[in-house]
Amino acid sequence: MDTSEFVIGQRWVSHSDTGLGLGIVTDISGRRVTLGFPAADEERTYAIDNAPLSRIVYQIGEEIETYDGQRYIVRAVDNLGGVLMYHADDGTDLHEISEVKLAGSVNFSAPHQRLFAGQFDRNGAFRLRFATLQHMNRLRASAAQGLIGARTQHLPHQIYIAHEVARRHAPRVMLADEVGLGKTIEAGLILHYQLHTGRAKRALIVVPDSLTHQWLVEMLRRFNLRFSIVDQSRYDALQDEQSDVDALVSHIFGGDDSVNPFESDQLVLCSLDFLVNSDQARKDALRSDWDLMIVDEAHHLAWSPEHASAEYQIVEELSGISRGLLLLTATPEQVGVASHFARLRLLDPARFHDLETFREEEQQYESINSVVRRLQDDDSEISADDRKLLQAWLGNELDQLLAGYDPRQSVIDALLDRHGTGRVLFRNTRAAIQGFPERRPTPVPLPCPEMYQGQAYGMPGLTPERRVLEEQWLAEDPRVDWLEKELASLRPAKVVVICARAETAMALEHYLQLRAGIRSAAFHEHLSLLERDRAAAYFADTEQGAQALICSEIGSEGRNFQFAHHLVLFDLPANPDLLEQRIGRLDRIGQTDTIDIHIPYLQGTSQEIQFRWFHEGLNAFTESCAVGVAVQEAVHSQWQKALEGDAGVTDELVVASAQESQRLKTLLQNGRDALIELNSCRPEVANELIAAIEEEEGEAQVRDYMMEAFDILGVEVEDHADHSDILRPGEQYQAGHVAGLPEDGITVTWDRQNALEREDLQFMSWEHPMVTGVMDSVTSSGLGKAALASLSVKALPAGTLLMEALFTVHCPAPDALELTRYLPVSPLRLLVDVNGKELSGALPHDRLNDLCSNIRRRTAQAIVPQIRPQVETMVDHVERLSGPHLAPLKAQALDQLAATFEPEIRRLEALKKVNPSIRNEEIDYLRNQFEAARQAIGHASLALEGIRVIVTA
Ligand SMILES: Nc1ncnc2c1ncn2[C@@H]1O[C@H](COP(=O)(O)OP(=O)(O)OP(=O)(O)O)[C@@H](O)[C@H]1O
Repeated sequence: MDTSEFVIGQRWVSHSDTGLGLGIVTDISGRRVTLGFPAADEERTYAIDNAPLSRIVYQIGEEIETYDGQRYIVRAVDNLGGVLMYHADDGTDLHEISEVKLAGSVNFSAPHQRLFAGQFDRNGAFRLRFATLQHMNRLRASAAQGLIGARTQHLPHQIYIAHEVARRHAPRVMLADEVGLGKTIEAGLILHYQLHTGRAKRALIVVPDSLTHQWLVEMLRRFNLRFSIVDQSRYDALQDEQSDVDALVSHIFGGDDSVNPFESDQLVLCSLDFLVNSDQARKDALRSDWDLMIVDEAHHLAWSPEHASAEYQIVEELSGISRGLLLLTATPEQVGVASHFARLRLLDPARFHDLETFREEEQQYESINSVVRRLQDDDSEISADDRKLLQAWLGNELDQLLAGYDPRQSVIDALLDRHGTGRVLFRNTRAAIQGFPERRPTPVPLPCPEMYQGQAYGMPGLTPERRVLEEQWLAEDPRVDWLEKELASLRPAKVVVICARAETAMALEHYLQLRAGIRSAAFHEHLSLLERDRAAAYFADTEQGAQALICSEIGSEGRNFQFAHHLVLFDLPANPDLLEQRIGRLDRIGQTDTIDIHIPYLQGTSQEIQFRWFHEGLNAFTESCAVGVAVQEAVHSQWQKALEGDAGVTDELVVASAQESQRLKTLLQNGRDALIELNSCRPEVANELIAAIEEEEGEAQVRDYMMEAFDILGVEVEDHADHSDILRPGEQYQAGHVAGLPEDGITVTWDRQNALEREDLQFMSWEHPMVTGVMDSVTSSGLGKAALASLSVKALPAGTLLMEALFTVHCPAPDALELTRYLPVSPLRLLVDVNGKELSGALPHDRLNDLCSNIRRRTAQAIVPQIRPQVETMVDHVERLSGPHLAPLKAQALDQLAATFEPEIRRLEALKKVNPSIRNEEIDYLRNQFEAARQAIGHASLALEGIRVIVTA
């Protein structure tokens, strides 16, 4: 570098430290030059011979900014004794702007500007950039997107639901799989997908008290989602933090400046009980913004036309401000059909608007199902009779559907949605999934002790110990003695004991522990969350843990105890769905053994009658019985009489219940259940999805990509064992690009099976936060945006220049339009020479990578100014050549947009005919969104994302 090149007042950038911004030469003395960097408020002195500096010369047409923030476009440039004078316009007038006046910050976003400013990288960084764009594009287009990252087994029914629901804009559905089939996992998959694709940012999970910790842990270990719990202790801590002065200020000046704990994190977990009991929490939750709310055990939300429970009301209010809503319950009709309807209405008020209509619709499910079956099974013309029926149900819409893409499936979907069980209800059953272990009930009839005479029948007879002194029933109730002996004989097998009341559970546990010396733990609603988790952990411990866990009904709901195979029902609940919830603690995914259900009951009491009714009337111990509540409603008075001890009625009750159960099952199988099943899992689609996920997971691919990234970003990798590595920050570690890497490193696995077996290993998939973080950071930073390389091939004379250019689609639009769903990240690749000859086919990227080598930095710095005119010519060539590629991409995006919006608009128009509460504004809103998205796509352009300039040697 020649001393004469430097003149005071010139602007240069440091390519070894780009963060300094645009420097200004302030002193030249001897072989040293000093620059001031106003943006960083620093001064640096360099040896002129090897200063890592590049001269900044803006070209005609480029934008410049002065120190006072004014922007201009360069129209001409004069060199006045080495210092540049820009002739630039501000849109109206031409101004003379000396480079001395330019702003101190500089951001070279265009790749060639970076190259000219000396901000270029080595080959590897360009390769990484291209690979990142390619992977992002492939993953976004993949059916597996959003479903790859979970540490779960691929179960078809879950994957199908997750994929079906998560793709929806602001999904609102009820996940009603039978107990233990993985609704939490389905909800987690949906949430993960929505967060991963940017469709949701803020989520609230509302659960019963007892499940808070379980959800916290499941979200973290399975989905890498870190929730924060908002509870009373969080409020107390906040209050302690708030200084007395703050309190005084808000007291004097009024206003609500208090911190809202629901807003201090994006992912919040809260118990329903807390929201119901704390006014402040309720207000704060409602003051926040939610993209997705998940409510577990949603059967607690009771509603009737006369009365809405507090739980229902709060969820109703929250559901009004949350865009998406997932309601989870295995027993949707547990507190009646009206409540079930009201919950469906929360999800989809356009479809479910009137309880009576809802009940009437149920009558036609059977005929809808038979038409659907014929549409599915028979490829021939739709018969005249069926067409008539379809016309009656779908009106004018039928012709539109039949004229569209995949007409039969569209008609089926429309039918299910408009007149069937709706597209908001998903339910998988054990029968449909299969492969679950057997349930083996063992009745244990015991004599009724004297002390219970007088309260042996009716509801009191189900829990007669309630009215007797604890000391006495513990001593005289034969179920206690039997339990003690049974536990001893089953030892060391783990046993879950469930009874209706917390008091019974506490007394039993105390007795077993202290008097019988059986290692046990109690689990009920009066324990704090911490105590409950401790009890569950003590029970789960295989070496030193408890043999028996004595649970109350409410306390154990939703918990996972599938590692145990013995269940003791110390008493029986009145409601068949509660029985199913109890058995569901063990009968869950992950259960490997036959489940032994021990049922001690007192003879000659309502317990015996309830046992017979469940067993012989409903067969509810051996199989999951979805019709139990409906049968109970049908035989209610008979059931009550029997329970009251009317001996003559019991046999009749059992027979009538078995018949009604059979009748309802057949009816539902042909009608409602069949329709729900159609909506809930299409095995062929699920299997295709799983195949796509497994292909995408190809372990080597994500590992290969990350190894290349780690190499460039300074992360050290140590081979650990099969499929796992230890990652540590190395000497060149670039923390800005790799988030979440602790100083002492982490151990990771790239294999799902390994991740399922070893929870201590991080599961590195394409959707792990470290992987997505690296990808985002590479594309949003300048890394690899410009590179210089040398190439040696015989076919090309030395000194030939080539440019490899990458373009992506650029489409500025509000996030709410979610345009990334329709537009690819492309990377369009072009390779040109100075004459504009396109060579990308002749020299593919991989081939070029093999042939290219790095140029030493000093040499590269010297080459760049010399080849600048040719590089600019090649930029013109690639921009011209990229032009024609845009139109087909836009056309494809517009087609996809129409395929999304048009059916939605048509659906609302069809529903409006039967539901007067749908407002025109709702339909107009969709139309406006559609139009805004169309316009934005119309303005999309191709942006130059990266260049590699290749000099042949
Ligand atoms: N795909 C899966 N891979 C691994 N484990 C799973 C998977 N799906 C479910 N499980 C496990 O099976 C058990 C039951 O799942 P989950 O708690 O989600 O069921 P649920 O339907 O919500 O149950 P409930 O009706 O009791 O609320 C849990 O221990 C869960 O971790």
